[in-house]
Amino acid sequence: MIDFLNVVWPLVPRLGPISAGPIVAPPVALVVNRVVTVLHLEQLFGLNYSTPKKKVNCTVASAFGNTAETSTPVNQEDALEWVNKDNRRMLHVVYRVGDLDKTIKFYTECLGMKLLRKRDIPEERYTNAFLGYGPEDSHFVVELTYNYGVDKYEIGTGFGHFGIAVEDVAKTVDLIKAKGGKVTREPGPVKGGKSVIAFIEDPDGYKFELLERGPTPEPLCQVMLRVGDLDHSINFYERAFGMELIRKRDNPEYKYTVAIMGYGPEDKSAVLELTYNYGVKEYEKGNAYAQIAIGTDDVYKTAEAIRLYGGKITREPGPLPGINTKITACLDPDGWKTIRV
Ligand SMILES: C[C@@H](O)C(=O)SC[C@H](NC(=O)CC[C@H](N)C(=O)O)C(=O)NCC(=O)O
Repeated sequence: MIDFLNVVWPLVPRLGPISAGPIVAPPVALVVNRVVTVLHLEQLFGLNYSTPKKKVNCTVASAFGNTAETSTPVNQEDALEWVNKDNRRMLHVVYRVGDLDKTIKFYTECLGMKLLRKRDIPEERYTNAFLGYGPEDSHFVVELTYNYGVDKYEIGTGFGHFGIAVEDVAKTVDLIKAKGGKVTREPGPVKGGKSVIAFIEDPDGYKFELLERGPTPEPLCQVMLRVGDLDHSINFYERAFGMELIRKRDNPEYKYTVAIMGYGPEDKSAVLELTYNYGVKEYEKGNAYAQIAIGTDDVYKTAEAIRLYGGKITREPGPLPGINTKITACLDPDGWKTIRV
């Protein structure tokens, strides 16, 4: 079974690591967390890679609820080697919605997704719905969280959009309009480029970019997040997460640079699109978007690698009560959260 890491975010200490239950820490907590994380990263990235081997004690789960202490040699070289051979994949992206049925209707009717499963956790007062274009064991999917009684969230300025690859953007937009969907950017070539795109908004205001591409096994193809220091983020996702920098594109005319990062080619697997807008160092995170979950073979080694490369672990690795999986959670340099499962 694959374990996972939610690249989650910091501010929501009460959140369950996979789902995104009740919210919200005050904005000041976010700022403090982010500053601490960035400082920590800078110190660690400054380390010489030939630092002497260090023994790190890891708690390894032999079975759920049954843990054993082992000692694993870990230094940055070992960690990088481990990260690069780990079996990683973007599993799902988690965010909160105010009306689950309305969102499910929109995603199935307008975006052509399938409802894969629903799970209600009444003792925690939330329900999850998983939707996507194929089964969860082979596709990147969305995990919606509905918190009982909460019908509105702030998306903030840091979250960008989800990308959906379609063969004909104009036709898709017509269909979405016919179903009453909101189109915020009409189909046409991207500013400063040739790819045909359009933007639509779901019932909670999450933006979806439609990207015109040939047939693909993974139509849910991007999560775009804005970052304050692109090279720093690229380093982090390469080293701590074992992602590859697939491409980097500067668009000086429109004053932004994007880095596409992931575990496989962007026409076949979902990627993280990191956007740096010239001169913008910080964004509001709101309380709507939660985290990306990434699959790993070993949450304990993964957590150590993240620590070695300056990531902040917000949930120590271990079994998740009630759900047959182990997780760890961490923050990236901008305070975006990830979970390893
Ligand atoms: C094809 C692929 O590279 C894109 O679609 S990029 C889309 C483009 N992104 C940005 O402009 C990012 C910077 C922006 N300031 C932000 O923070 O979102 C985009 O959204 N273009 C809009 C358009 O109308 O072409």
